[in-house]
Amino acid sequence: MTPLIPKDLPAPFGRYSHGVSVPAGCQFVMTSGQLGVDVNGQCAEDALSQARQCFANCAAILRSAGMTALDVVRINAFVTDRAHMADYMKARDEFCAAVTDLPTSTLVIVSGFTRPEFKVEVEITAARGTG
Ligand SMILES: C=C(N)C(=O)O
Repeated sequence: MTPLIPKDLPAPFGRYSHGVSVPAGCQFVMTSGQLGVDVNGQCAEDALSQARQCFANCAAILRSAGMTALDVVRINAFVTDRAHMADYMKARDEFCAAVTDLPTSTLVIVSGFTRPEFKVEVEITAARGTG
């Protein structure tokens, strides 16, 4: 994966790339939107804990395909309030801490999710060479 950060665009607002180029022949993994719910069905109240759980769930899905955060090419995230953005970004930066070729990232404020207590949802696309 090659990050695309053209010099004639403003710098990204955070630790992400404006675009990425994925070579032909890669295996792709797409997650569904992950909520802040753990394996026991527990959901923390605060947005930071929920965001961390969303990324932990995505990481578990990637692991099941032999992938890690290093293989992530795209992150789409949704929060229910502008006030949750900083917490979400902190969790994203933790998830991507070891990543140097940063994925693309989209962050959107939405009116809600499947249960009223949910504040964050994250979906990931990952790709890695099959050779
Ligand atoms: C501004 C963004 N695209 C982000 O944080 O994902």
